[in-house]
Amino acid sequence: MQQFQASMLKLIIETSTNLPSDVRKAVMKARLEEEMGNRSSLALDTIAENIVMAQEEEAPICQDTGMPTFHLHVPVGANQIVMKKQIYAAIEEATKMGKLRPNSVDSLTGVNSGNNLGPGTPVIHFEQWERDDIEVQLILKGGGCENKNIQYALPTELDGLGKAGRDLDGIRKCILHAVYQAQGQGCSAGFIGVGIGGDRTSGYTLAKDQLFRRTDDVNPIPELAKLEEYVMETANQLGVGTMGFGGKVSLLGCKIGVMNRLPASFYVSVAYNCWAFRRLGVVLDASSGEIREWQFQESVEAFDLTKNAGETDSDDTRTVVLQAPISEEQVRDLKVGDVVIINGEMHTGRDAFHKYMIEPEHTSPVDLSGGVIYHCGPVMLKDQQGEWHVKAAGPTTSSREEPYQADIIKKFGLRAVIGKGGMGPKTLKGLQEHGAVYLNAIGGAAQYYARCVKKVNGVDFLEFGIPEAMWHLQVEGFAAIVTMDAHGNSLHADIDNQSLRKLSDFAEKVF
Ligand SMILES: O=C(O)C[C@H](O)C(=O)O
Ligand code: SF4
Repeated sequence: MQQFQASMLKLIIETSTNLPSDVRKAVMKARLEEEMGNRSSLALDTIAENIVMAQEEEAPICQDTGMPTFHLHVPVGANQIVMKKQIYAAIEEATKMGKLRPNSVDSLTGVNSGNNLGPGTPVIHFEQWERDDIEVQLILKGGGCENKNIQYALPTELDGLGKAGRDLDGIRKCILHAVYQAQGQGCSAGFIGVGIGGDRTSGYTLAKDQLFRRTDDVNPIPELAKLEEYVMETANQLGVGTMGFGGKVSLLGCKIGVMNRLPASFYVSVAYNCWAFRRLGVVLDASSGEIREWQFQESVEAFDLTKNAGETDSDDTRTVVLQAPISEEQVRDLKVGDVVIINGEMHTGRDAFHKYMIEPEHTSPVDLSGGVIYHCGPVMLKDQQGEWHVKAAGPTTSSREEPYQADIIKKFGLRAVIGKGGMGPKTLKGLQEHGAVYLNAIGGAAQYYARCVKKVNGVDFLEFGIPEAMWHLQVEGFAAIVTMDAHGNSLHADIDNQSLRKLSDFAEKVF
């Protein structure tokens, strides 16, 4: 097994940087179906460009390289202890190379282990089989879409859909509700794996196992095949759209599995995966550990990046170029729907930053008045001269900062907050009161945005770990859409309301 570790490194790098062919096909199909030139369609163009860039540069598709989860099938007698150690070594190496972000954080102290190793990281499942080769499948599922997983205990009452009973129709309602509640926060359009039955743990495991199915397979259980088809058709009428911008495509795949349950429990568990659905597999020679075959990676036609090029939204889309720091007047002039191009310096700040800064005695190491805060935890590498470089830098889910954001805007005089998925009423009120805007960047487009960073001007709070540190980034041509303005308008609230109304159209019994 001399080659095993090297094969695992290849698998990790390929999974982080090269999207599987069935996922690419689903994104391509979405581009064809979405209305030309609307916001979702433009976001899909950026996503397609990002997928191509990541592959060409062998760089992470998204900066959140997720929880590495390995599923191994091994012949009887294979040494699992050695394999585990070699997977750990490959994970550490891939992290050093900037193919994985250091993503393993001590839950009590908040300390990042720095190498993606620690209690519970990575996740490795072994199973024996009768074959004499080894199969390793890997999924890198990010934290933002993981937060949108949801588990229902039937019977229950659901927003828009009413009572969901202990039957196939109740299951149907839960799945539609799962897509609705994710909105754009898990970087829609997503893929869902559904587990019916089991207990709370095995139900979620079954849901996640469905994500290893090919998106174009047909469920062997006829009722579930029908349900999968129904969900694909119906969920795409909810109007959530790419990144929650509204549109025709809200779901790219739905796979459902079933297992027995206890008489008292009836769970429907839904694992939500963003469009950056990174999962690949390899079949290895059991004596050498060499790769014999790749899974989920047939050749597919290349993305046509010229499609829609130059198209804009309807006539009233404005593009506004802003140089940071930004004035209150410039910000108050912006409206939901405007495209903003930012030049100048922005500062990353996410969970640890907001929690720290909210304390009255804590001040910012740099002047933030008129400033731009970017909810982003990048992948960074230091070169031999000690200079930092951005390897991937897309937005993170902003709603986690909802308890802090308005106060942070006020405290530091911020004028713009960039993130994804939108924020709530407290922030919306804060934008209005203090004169600031919320800008939505395209989630997962980590290469696209990394390209806009011309220089890393510095870093503070590196002790928070690489993703949580405050990076000072010099950007050029950083594009984002105003989705919450200083006049009380929120595209996110509008799309949520509209999709909830649409959801209620599907309350009638179907199965
Ligand atoms: O942690 C991140 O960088 C992003 C996260 O996956 C998210 O979707 O919020
Ligand atoms: S930022 Fe979006 S694309 Fe990236 S892992 Fe999170 S949910 Fe997925």
